[in-house]
Amino acid sequence: MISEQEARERVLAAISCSKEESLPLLKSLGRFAAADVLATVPLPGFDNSMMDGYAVQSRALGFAKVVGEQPAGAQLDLVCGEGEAIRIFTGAPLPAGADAVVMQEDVERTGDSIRWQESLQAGENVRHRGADLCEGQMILKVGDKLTAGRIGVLASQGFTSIRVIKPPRVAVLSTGNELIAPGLPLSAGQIYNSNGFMLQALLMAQGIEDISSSHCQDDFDQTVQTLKQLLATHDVVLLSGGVSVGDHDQIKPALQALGIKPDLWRVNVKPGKPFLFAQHEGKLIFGLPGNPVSSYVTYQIFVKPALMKRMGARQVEPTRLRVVSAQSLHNDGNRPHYLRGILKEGAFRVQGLQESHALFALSQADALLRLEAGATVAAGEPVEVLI
Ligand SMILES: Nc1nc2c(c(=O)[nH]1)N[C@H]1C(S)=C(S)[C@@H](COP(=O)(O)OP(=O)(O)OC[C@H]3O[C@@H](n4cnc5c(N)ncnc54)[C@H](O)[C@@H]3O)O[C@H]1N2
Ligand code: MOO
Repeated sequence: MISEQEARERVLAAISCSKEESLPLLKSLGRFAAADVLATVPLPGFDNSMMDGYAVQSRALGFAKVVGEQPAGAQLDLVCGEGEAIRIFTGAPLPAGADAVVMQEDVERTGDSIRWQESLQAGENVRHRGADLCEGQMILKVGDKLTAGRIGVLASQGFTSIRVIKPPRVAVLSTGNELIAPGLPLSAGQIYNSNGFMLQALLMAQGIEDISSSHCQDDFDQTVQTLKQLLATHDVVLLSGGVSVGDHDQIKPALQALGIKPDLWRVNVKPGKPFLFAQHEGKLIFGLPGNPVSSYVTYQIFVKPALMKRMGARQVEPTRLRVVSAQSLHNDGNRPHYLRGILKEGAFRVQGLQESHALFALSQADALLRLEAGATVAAGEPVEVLI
């Protein structure tokens, strides 16, 4: 059995980026940038007022005569001379000659005259051209995620579209005679196909849109045919179940029949030992163990980083947080164990049944704690968790 680290490195080494495409800005949310983007417009674009009030010279002695009005949206080319003030509004261009704005609440106005008490600093209530962003500055790097803030910055530069990496088409294939689709009546011995839904949801949460879902029985010919067809029409096939050693586990024999030799099978991690990874003509195949928690954890630790790399992300590893353990923990097994738990006020506490079929307990958890084989953690000890 290979280590989790080696498995992840071998999977990641096999992954290359998908193709690029150009998308309208809003369609790019959650995608990853395919090219660096430089600012073409400074932010702010011109010196302007931070407040509704009066543009004045900061050296004025607390009074001035209002000689004009500068609203936002047009450059009126007004000039503020000594002893003069220009009525101004938030976002309006600062008139030439003025170097400060006194806000209207601090002003007493009588006719065209204004008075204020406090002395002013040069630059007070003024937003300067380029203070936030200069022309030519990098606003987006290859591999950056398109977040709402970054989409806002791109729009501020006048862009309407952006080059991003196209996510792969992914097939989810659930295998098992015991599985039926939610919505149908359950017979004795059957279970609903929960992994099919859970894996699709994980893919969707990762920003993958083109997903198909199918099911096949533990039947060799059906598994071979389904795999062949899915590999012809998708970039990635995500299998759940049938990767272990049982007589009805058809994945390995079916791959072999298609001439596909797994790059790796069986990893020293709990849950998820029978995890399998294979490649075929540029297509990726992930065989996730059927136990729901094993499917979930192997998705998080192997599939997600691989798909992040494929989708062009610079940061592919999951976010890790330093917290403390709320309780003493011990792993008496011989594999590193990903415990499922809840993070509350900076402390991790194990949540519910820690067995690989325990889907409800998993559904209540929001963090994973990796405990090495044989390791003990005392209550209050620092630990690292995956969110
Ligand atoms: N003799 C051995 N038996 C098992 C071993 C082993 O090393 N030697 N490994 C165990 C481990 S660890 C795991 S994990 C499981 C993985 O088995 P498979 O990937 O072959 O999965 P199945 O046998 O098909 O199913 C396991 C379990 O999960 C349920 N399941 C399957 N698909 C779904 C689904 N889509 N939705 C919900 N639940 C699903 C299935 O009914 C089984 O209960 O093997 C151990 N056995
Ligand atoms: O690896 Mo299995 O996932 O221990 O149950």
